[in-house]
Amino acid sequence: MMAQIAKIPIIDIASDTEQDQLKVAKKLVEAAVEHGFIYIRNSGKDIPIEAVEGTFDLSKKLFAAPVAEKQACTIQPNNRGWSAMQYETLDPKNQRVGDYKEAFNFGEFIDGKAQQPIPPTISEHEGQISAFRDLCHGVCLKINTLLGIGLEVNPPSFFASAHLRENGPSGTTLRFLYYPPLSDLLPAADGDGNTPNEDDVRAGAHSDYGSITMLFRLKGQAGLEILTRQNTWAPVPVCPPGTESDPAPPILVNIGDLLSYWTNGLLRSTVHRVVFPRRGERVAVDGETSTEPRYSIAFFCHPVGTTPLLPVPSERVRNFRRSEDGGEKNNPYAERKVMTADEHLQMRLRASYLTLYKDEKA
Ligand SMILES: O=C(O)CCC(=O)C(=O)O
Ligand SMILES: [Fe+2]
Repeated sequence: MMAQIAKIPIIDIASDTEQDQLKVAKKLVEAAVEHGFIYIRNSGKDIPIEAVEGTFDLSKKLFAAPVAEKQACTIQPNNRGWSAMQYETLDPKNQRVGDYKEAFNFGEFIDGKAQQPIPPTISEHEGQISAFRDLCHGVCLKINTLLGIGLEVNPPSFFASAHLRENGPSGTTLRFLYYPPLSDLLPAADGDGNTPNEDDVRAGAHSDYGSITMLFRLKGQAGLEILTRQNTWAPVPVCPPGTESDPAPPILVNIGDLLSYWTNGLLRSTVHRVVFPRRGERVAVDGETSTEPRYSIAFFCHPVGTTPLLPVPSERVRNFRRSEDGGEKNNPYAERKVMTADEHLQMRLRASYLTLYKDEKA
Protein backbone atom coordinates (compact mmCIF):
# COMPACT_ATOMS: atom_id res chain seq x y z
CA MET A 1 0.00 0.00 0.00
CA MET A 2 1.17 3.50 -0.80
CA ALA A 3 1.75 5.49 2.39
CA GLN A 4 -0.05 8.82 2.54
CA ILE A 5 2.35 11.75 2.49
CA ALA A 6 2.14 14.05 5.54
CA LYS A 7 0.05 17.18 4.98
CA ILE A 8 2.13 19.85 6.61
CA PRO A 9 1.45 23.56 6.04
CA ILE A 10 4.09 25.65 4.24
CA ILE A 11 4.60 29.10 5.73
CA ASP A 12 6.72 32.06 4.68
CA ILE A 13 7.95 34.06 7.67
CA ALA A 14 10.15 36.47 5.71
CA SER A 15 7.62 39.35 5.48
CA ASP A 16 8.24 42.43 7.62
CA THR A 17 4.98 44.37 7.79
CA GLU A 18 3.14 44.25 11.10
CA GLN A 19 -0.16 43.27 9.53
CA ASP A 20 1.43 40.35 7.75
CA GLN A 21 3.20 39.39 10.94
CA LEU A 22 -0.08 38.86 12.79
CA LYS A 23 -1.45 36.78 9.90
CA VAL A 24 1.69 34.67 9.74
CA ALA A 25 1.64 34.26 13.53
CA LYS A 26 -1.93 32.94 13.46
CA LYS A 27 -1.13 30.53 10.63
CA LEU A 28 1.94 29.28 12.48
CA VAL A 29 -0.06 28.62 15.64
CA GLU A 30 -2.76 26.74 13.73
CA ALA A 31 -0.13 24.55 12.07
CA ALA A 32 1.53 23.94 15.46
CA VAL A 33 -1.83 22.97 17.00
CA GLU A 34 -2.98 20.75 14.13
CA HIS A 35 0.26 19.13 12.99
CA GLY A 36 3.12 20.11 15.28
CA PHE A 37 5.20 20.31 12.08
CA ILE A 38 5.57 23.32 9.76
CA TYR A 39 7.60 23.90 6.61
CA ILE A 40 9.30 27.29 6.74
CA ARG A 41 10.14 28.43 3.23
CA ASN A 42 13.79 29.20 2.83
CA SER A 43 14.38 32.04 0.39
CA GLY A 44 17.85 32.56 1.80
CA LYS A 45 16.82 35.72 3.63
CA ASP A 46 16.95 34.40 7.18
CA ILE A 47 19.60 31.76 6.60
CA PRO A 48 21.72 32.18 3.45
CA ILE A 49 21.64 29.12 1.19
CA GLU A 50 25.45 28.97 1.15
CA ALA A 51 25.50 28.81 4.94
CA VAL A 52 23.32 25.68 4.86
CA GLU A 53 25.37 24.10 2.08
CA GLY A 54 28.66 24.97 3.77
CA THR A 55 27.47 23.39 7.00
CA PHE A 56 26.45 20.17 5.22
CA ASP A 57 29.95 20.07 3.66
CA LEU A 58 31.50 20.29 7.13
CA SER A 59 29.18 17.60 8.41
CA LYS A 60 30.24 15.23 5.62
CA LYS A 61 33.90 15.94 6.38
CA LEU A 62 33.37 15.35 10.07
CA PHE A 63 31.71 11.96 9.71
CA ALA A 64 34.36 10.86 7.18
CA ALA A 65 37.15 11.73 9.66
CA PRO A 66 39.24 8.89 11.14
CA VAL A 67 37.26 7.20 13.89
CA ALA A 68 39.97 8.00 16.48
CA GLU A 69 39.33 11.72 15.94
CA LYS A 70 35.63 11.28 16.57
CA GLN A 71 36.22 8.98 19.53
CA ALA A 72 38.36 11.64 21.17
CA CYS A 73 35.20 13.81 21.15
CA THR A 74 32.86 11.12 22.53
CA ILE A 75 29.58 12.47 23.84
CA GLN A 76 29.64 13.54 27.51
CA PRO A 77 26.86 13.79 30.09
CA ASN A 78 26.63 17.50 29.09
CA ASN A 79 25.19 16.21 25.76
CA ARG A 80 28.10 17.54 23.68
CA GLY A 81 30.20 15.51 21.28
CA TRP A 82 30.07 12.44 19.07
CA SER A 83 27.50 9.70 19.46
CA ALA A 84 28.71 6.54 17.66
CA MET A 85 26.65 4.22 15.49
CA GLN A 86 23.87 2.60 17.55
CA TYR A 87 24.92 4.41 20.75
CA GLU A 88 21.64 6.28 21.13
CA THR A 89 18.23 4.56 21.31
CA LEU A 90 15.41 7.03 20.85
CA ASP A 91 12.62 4.52 21.44
CA PRO A 92 14.09 2.07 23.98
CA LYS A 93 10.74 0.38 24.71
CA ASN A 94 10.35 -0.76 21.11
CA GLN A 95 13.86 -1.03 19.70
CA ARG A 96 15.87 -4.24 19.64
CA VAL A 97 19.07 -2.33 18.83
CA GLY A 98 20.26 1.30 18.88
CA ASP A 99 19.64 3.84 16.10
CA TYR A 100 21.62 3.21 12.88
CA LYS A 101 23.12 6.69 12.86
CA GLU A 102 26.06 8.75 14.01
CA ALA A 103 25.57 12.20 15.49
CA PHE A 104 27.71 15.11 16.61
CA ASN A 105 26.31 17.66 19.08
CA PHE A 106 27.61 21.20 19.39
CA GLY A 107 26.76 23.11 22.55
CA GLU A 108 27.37 26.82 22.99
CA PHE A 109 30.25 28.70 21.38
CA ILE A 110 31.87 31.71 23.04
CA ASP A 111 33.34 34.32 20.69
CA GLY A 112 33.24 31.80 17.85
CA LYS A 113 35.07 29.16 19.91
CA ALA A 114 33.58 25.78 20.78
CA GLN A 115 33.49 24.90 24.49
CA GLN A 116 34.13 21.22 23.75
CA PRO A 117 36.67 19.12 21.79
CA ILE A 118 36.28 19.39 17.99
CA PRO A 119 37.83 16.84 15.57
CA PRO A 120 41.01 18.32 13.99
CA THR A 121 39.61 17.56 10.51
CA ILE A 122 37.10 20.40 10.89
CA SER A 123 38.49 22.47 13.78
CA GLU A 124 39.72 25.30 11.56
CA HIS A 125 36.06 25.83 10.60
CA GLU A 126 34.66 26.19 14.10
CA GLY A 127 33.90 29.87 13.43
CA GLN A 128 31.71 28.80 10.52
CA ILE A 129 29.79 26.36 12.71
CA SER A 130 29.38 29.01 15.37
CA ALA A 131 28.04 31.46 12.76
CA PHE A 132 25.54 28.88 11.51
CA ARG A 133 24.39 28.27 15.07
CA ASP A 134 23.84 32.03 15.47
CA LEU A 135 21.76 32.15 12.28
CA CYS A 136 19.61 29.29 13.58
CA HIS A 137 19.25 31.00 16.94
CA GLY A 138 17.95 34.11 15.15
CA VAL A 139 15.24 32.09 13.37
CA CYS A 140 14.42 30.30 16.62
CA LEU A 141 13.77 33.69 18.28
CA LYS A 142 11.67 34.79 15.32
CA ILE A 143 9.48 31.70 15.43
CA ASN A 144 9.09 31.89 19.20
CA THR A 145 8.09 35.55 18.85
CA LEU A 146 5.46 34.63 16.25
CA LEU A 147 4.11 31.81 18.43
CA GLY A 148 3.76 34.26 21.35
CA ILE A 149 1.91 36.74 19.15
CA GLY A 150 -0.33 34.09 17.61
CA LEU A 151 -1.28 32.66 21.01
CA GLU A 152 -1.71 36.15 22.48
CA VAL A 153 0.58 35.31 25.36
CA ASN A 154 0.97 38.13 27.87
CA PRO A 155 3.47 39.51 27.05
CA PRO A 156 3.77 38.18 23.47
CA SER A 157 7.56 38.13 23.85
CA PHE A 158 7.24 35.47 26.57
CA PHE A 159 8.68 32.50 24.61
CA ALA A 160 11.36 34.51 22.82
CA SER A 161 12.58 36.09 26.10
CA ALA A 162 12.94 32.64 27.65
CA HIS A 163 15.41 31.83 24.85
CA LEU A 164 17.64 34.91 25.15
CA ARG A 165 21.23 33.86 25.73
CA GLU A 166 21.85 36.77 28.08
CA ASN A 167 19.30 35.26 30.46
CA GLY A 168 21.43 32.16 31.12
CA PRO A 169 22.75 28.90 29.71
CA SER A 170 20.42 26.47 27.93
CA GLY A 171 20.45 22.97 26.44
CA THR A 172 20.32 24.39 22.90
CA THR A 173 22.19 22.03 20.57
CA LEU A 174 23.24 22.05 16.95
CA ARG A 175 23.39 18.45 15.79
CA PHE A 176 24.90 16.91 12.67
CA LEU A 177 23.42 13.54 11.76
CA TYR A 178 24.69 10.80 9.47
CA TYR A 179 22.72 7.71 8.53
CA PRO A 180 24.80 5.13 6.64
CA PRO A 181 23.31 3.37 3.61
CA LEU A 182 21.83 -0.06 4.17
CA SER A 183 24.51 -1.52 1.88
CA ASP A 184 27.20 -0.57 4.45
CA LEU A 185 25.34 -2.53 7.10
CA LEU A 186 24.84 -5.81 5.27
CA PRO A 187 26.66 -8.73 6.83
CA ALA A 188 30.39 -8.66 6.37
CA ALA A 189 31.94 -11.97 5.30
CA ASP A 190 32.66 -12.69 8.95
CA GLY A 191 29.20 -11.49 10.03
CA ASP A 192 29.63 -8.69 12.55
CA GLY A 193 26.16 -9.14 13.99
CA ASN A 194 24.84 -5.60 13.59
CA THR A 195 22.90 -5.98 10.36
CA PRO A 196 19.49 -4.33 10.65
CA ASN A 197 16.43 -6.49 10.32
CA GLU A 198 13.00 -5.56 8.97
CA ASP A 199 11.88 -3.68 12.11
CA ASP A 200 15.06 -1.77 12.82
CA VAL A 201 15.18 1.97 12.27
CA ARG A 202 17.62 4.75 11.53
CA ALA A 203 16.14 6.77 14.39
CA GLY A 204 13.50 5.39 16.77
CA ALA A 205 10.09 6.99 17.28
CA HIS A 206 10.33 9.98 19.61
CA SER A 207 9.17 13.51 20.24
CA ASP A 208 11.82 16.22 20.56
CA TYR A 209 13.03 17.41 23.95
CA GLY A 210 13.27 21.17 23.41
CA SER A 211 10.89 24.01 22.50
CA ILE A 212 11.22 23.85 18.72
CA THR A 213 13.50 21.95 16.35
CA MET A 214 14.68 23.27 13.00
CA LEU A 215 15.63 20.50 10.60
CA PHE A 216 17.68 20.86 7.43
CA ARG A 217 17.63 18.03 4.91
CA LEU A 218 19.07 17.35 1.48
CA LYS A 219 17.05 16.99 -1.70
CA GLY A 220 16.34 13.40 -2.63
CA GLN A 221 17.07 11.91 0.82
CA ALA A 222 13.97 10.19 2.18
CA GLY A 223 13.37 8.60 5.55
CA LEU A 224 11.59 10.95 7.96
CA GLU A 225 8.07 9.96 8.98
CA ILE A 226 5.57 11.48 11.40
CA LEU A 227 2.86 9.79 13.41
CA THR A 228 -0.44 11.29 12.26
CA ARG A 229 -3.54 11.91 14.38
CA GLN A 230 -4.91 8.72 12.80
CA ASN A 231 -1.96 6.84 14.26
CA THR A 232 -0.40 6.05 10.88
CA TRP A 233 3.14 6.81 9.72
CA ALA A 234 3.34 9.45 6.99
CA PRO A 235 6.53 10.28 5.06
CA VAL A 236 7.60 13.95 5.10
CA PRO A 237 8.94 15.01 1.67
CA VAL A 238 12.07 17.18 1.70
CA CYS A 239 10.60 19.51 -0.95
CA PRO A 240 6.80 19.54 -0.69
CA PRO A 241 4.74 20.62 -3.73
CA GLY A 242 5.06 24.35 -4.28
CA THR A 243 8.63 24.65 -3.03
CA GLU A 244 10.39 22.78 -5.84
CA SER A 245 11.75 25.96 -7.41
CA ASP A 246 12.82 27.63 -4.15
CA PRO A 247 16.61 28.06 -3.90
CA ALA A 248 16.72 25.53 -1.02
CA PRO A 249 14.39 23.01 0.59
CA PRO A 250 12.24 24.51 3.35
CA ILE A 251 13.39 24.32 6.96
CA LEU A 252 11.22 21.77 8.69
CA VAL A 253 10.20 23.11 12.09
CA ASN A 254 8.54 21.01 14.73
CA ILE A 255 7.14 21.66 18.17
CA GLY A 256 9.03 19.90 20.97
CA ASP A 257 7.87 18.77 24.40
CA LEU A 258 8.59 22.07 26.13
CA LEU A 259 6.16 24.11 24.05
CA SER A 260 3.66 21.36 24.65
CA TYR A 261 4.12 21.71 28.42
CA TRP A 262 4.03 25.49 28.17
CA THR A 263 0.66 25.37 26.39
CA ASN A 264 -1.13 22.57 28.30
CA GLY A 265 -0.64 20.32 25.27
CA LEU A 266 -2.33 22.76 22.85
CA LEU A 267 0.76 22.89 20.67
CA ARG A 268 1.47 19.41 19.47
CA SER A 269 4.80 17.68 20.10
CA THR A 270 4.48 15.15 17.29
CA VAL A 271 6.17 11.75 17.35
CA HIS A 272 8.49 11.07 14.40
CA ARG A 273 11.19 8.62 13.28
CA VAL A 274 13.65 7.90 10.47
CA VAL A 275 13.30 4.61 8.60
CA PHE A 276 15.18 2.45 6.12
CA PRO A 277 13.61 1.65 2.78
CA ARG A 278 11.23 -1.23 3.32
CA ARG A 279 12.07 -4.24 1.24
CA GLY A 280 9.84 -4.67 -1.76
CA GLU A 281 8.05 -1.37 -1.17
CA ARG A 282 7.97 1.35 -3.78
CA VAL A 283 9.30 4.82 -3.05
CA ALA A 284 6.97 6.86 -0.88
CA VAL A 285 7.92 10.24 -2.31
CA ASP A 286 8.73 10.88 -5.97
CA GLY A 287 12.39 11.62 -6.54
CA GLU A 288 13.47 10.54 -3.06
CA THR A 289 15.42 7.47 -2.06
CA SER A 290 16.63 6.08 1.22
CA THR A 291 19.21 3.63 -0.08
CA GLU A 292 21.92 6.31 -0.14
CA PRO A 293 23.79 7.71 2.86
CA ARG A 294 21.62 10.36 4.52
CA TYR A 295 22.72 13.59 6.22
CA SER A 296 20.59 15.99 8.20
CA ILE A 297 21.22 18.92 10.51
CA ALA A 298 18.99 19.64 13.48
CA PHE A 299 18.95 22.74 15.65
CA PHE A 300 17.26 21.94 18.94
CA CYS A 301 16.11 25.15 20.65
CA HIS A 302 15.89 25.07 24.42
CA PRO A 303 14.91 27.89 26.74
CA VAL A 304 17.18 28.95 29.58
CA GLY A 305 17.69 25.87 31.77
CA THR A 306 16.05 27.27 34.92
CA THR A 307 12.77 28.05 33.12
CA PRO A 308 9.85 26.34 34.92
CA LEU A 309 7.57 24.42 32.58
CA LEU A 310 4.25 25.96 33.59
CA PRO A 311 1.34 26.88 31.29
CA VAL A 312 1.90 30.38 29.91
CA PRO A 313 -0.40 33.38 30.48
CA SER A 314 -2.67 33.03 27.43
CA GLU A 315 -6.45 32.88 27.32
CA ARG A 316 -6.37 30.24 24.63
CA VAL A 317 -4.00 28.03 26.61
CA ARG A 318 -6.07 28.45 29.77
CA ASN A 319 -9.23 27.43 27.94
CA PHE A 320 -7.72 24.45 26.23
CA ARG A 321 -8.82 21.10 27.56
CA ARG A 322 -6.28 18.50 26.61
CA SER A 323 -8.76 15.65 27.02
CA GLU A 324 -10.89 16.99 24.15
CA ASP A 325 -7.96 16.56 21.88
CA GLY A 326 -6.40 13.26 22.89
CA GLY A 327 -3.12 15.18 22.89
CA GLU A 328 -1.86 13.45 26.00
CA LYS A 329 -1.47 10.20 24.11
CA ASN A 330 0.83 11.92 21.71
CA ASN A 331 2.90 13.51 24.42
CA PRO A 332 2.87 11.58 27.69
CA TYR A 333 5.42 13.96 29.21
CA ALA A 334 3.00 16.89 29.17
CA GLU A 335 1.20 15.25 32.10
CA ARG A 336 3.94 15.14 34.68
CA LYS A 337 4.80 17.40 37.60
CA VAL A 338 6.32 20.83 37.04
CA MET A 339 10.00 20.74 36.38
CA THR A 340 12.55 23.06 34.85
CA ALA A 341 13.72 22.92 31.24
CA ASP A 342 17.05 21.42 32.41
CA GLU A 343 15.44 18.74 34.58
CA HIS A 344 13.29 17.71 31.65
CA LEU A 345 16.28 17.49 29.31
CA GLN A 346 18.21 15.33 31.80
CA MET A 347 15.24 12.98 32.15
CA ARG A 348 14.99 12.51 28.38
CA LEU A 349 18.72 12.05 27.81
CA ARG A 350 18.96 9.40 30.53
CA ALA A 351 16.21 7.41 28.83
CA SER A 352 17.82 7.34 25.38
CA TYR A 353 21.52 6.93 26.18
CA LEU A 354 21.39 3.59 27.91
CA THR A 355 24.99 3.65 29.16
CA LEU A 356 26.15 7.29 29.16
CA TYR A 357 24.75 8.17 32.58
CA LYS A 358 25.12 4.81 34.28
CA ASP A 359 27.91 5.93 36.61
CA GLU A 360 26.17 9.13 37.62
CA LYS A 361 23.66 9.55 40.40
CA ALA A 362 20.11 10.21 39.21
O1 LIG B 1 17.27 13.21 10.61
C1 LIG B 1 16.09 13.52 10.65
O2 LIG B 1 15.43 13.72 9.62
C2 LIG B 1 15.36 13.66 11.95
C3 LIG B 1 16.22 13.52 13.15
C4 LIG B 1 15.45 13.69 14.43
O3 LIG B 1 14.26 13.54 14.51
C5 LIG B 1 16.17 14.07 15.66
O4 LIG B 1 17.42 14.02 15.67
O5 LIG B 1 15.51 14.43 16.66
FE1 LIG C 1 13.52 14.39 16.37
